[in-house]
Amino acid sequence: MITARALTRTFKGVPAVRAVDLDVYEGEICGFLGPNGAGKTTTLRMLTTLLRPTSGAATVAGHDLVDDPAGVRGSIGYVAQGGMFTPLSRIGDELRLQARLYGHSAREARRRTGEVLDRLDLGGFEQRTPASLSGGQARRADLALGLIHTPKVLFLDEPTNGLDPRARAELWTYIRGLKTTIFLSTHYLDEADALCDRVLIIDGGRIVASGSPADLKRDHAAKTLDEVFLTVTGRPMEETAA
Ligand SMILES: Nc1ncnc2c1ncn2[C@@H]1O[C@H](COP(=O)(O)OP(=O)(O)OP(=O)(O)O)[C@@H](O)[C@H]1O
Repeated sequence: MITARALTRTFKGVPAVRAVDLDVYEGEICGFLGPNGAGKTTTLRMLTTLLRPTSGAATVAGHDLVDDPAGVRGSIGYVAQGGMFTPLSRIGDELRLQARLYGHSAREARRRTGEVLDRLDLGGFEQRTPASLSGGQARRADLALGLIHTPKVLFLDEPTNGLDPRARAELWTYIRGLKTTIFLSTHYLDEADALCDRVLIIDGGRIVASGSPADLKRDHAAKTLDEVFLTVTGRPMEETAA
C-alpha cells in the first residue's frame, strides 16, 4: 500500500529524511517511531503530498507521489496532531461538508456521516461542537473525519497524544477495529507494542530498525520496545521526548 525508495528531503541543504526505504502492506498497522527531530513528520508530510521530496520515489495505494499527487490524496485519510475540526463547527456539519468535498451527494454525505459516527460510538454527537467532547471523544471524531471518504490508507500523526492511559487504550481498540491500512507515528513505545503489526524506527533521518514488535524484541534480545529503542538509537525514548 505504501512503498518508498531512497525518499529524501533536505531543508536548505540540511537533510531531514535520508534515503528512506519503506513498505507498508495492505491491512497492517505500521508504527513509525523516533526521537524528536528524527524525521517522522517530514516523512508523513511527504507521503501525504504536503511536502515534495528532494529525491527518491514513493507510491501510496498505487499512485506515484510526484506524478499523481491528486490520486494519492483521493486514496488517503490524514489525521494531523492537534484536532481536525473548526472550533465552533458542529461535528455532523463538518463531516458532511468533508464528504461533499470528496464529491459525494448530500444524501450520501448524510449516510456516511451517520455510519462513521456509529462506527466510532459517536452516534448522537452530530450537533455537538469539538469543545464539548472529552479528549478521547475528540480524537475519535478526528478519526471519523479522516475516514469519511473510505480511504485506502489512513495516516495518523500521534493519534493518542495528550490522552490519559485509559483513553489511549480505549482509542487503540477503535483504531484496531478500523480494518484499514494504517501508518501512524507515535512516541509511545507501549502503544507501538500493543497496536502495531510492524514498527519502523527512524533516527537522524534514517530507518534504524524495522520489524514486528515480537521480532524486534527477539532480534535485540530485549524484553520491551523501550530496550530495542535504547539499543538502536543509543538513548531512551523519554530523554528524546519533548
Ligand atoms: N520547514 C523546515 N525547515 C527547516 N528545517 C526543518 C523543517 N521541517 C523540519 N525541519 C528539520 O528536519 C528535522 C526533522 O524534523 P521532523 O519534524 O520531521 O521530526 P519529527 O521526528 O517529526 O520530530 P517531532 O517528534 O519533534 O515532531 C529536524 O531537524 C527539523 O528541525
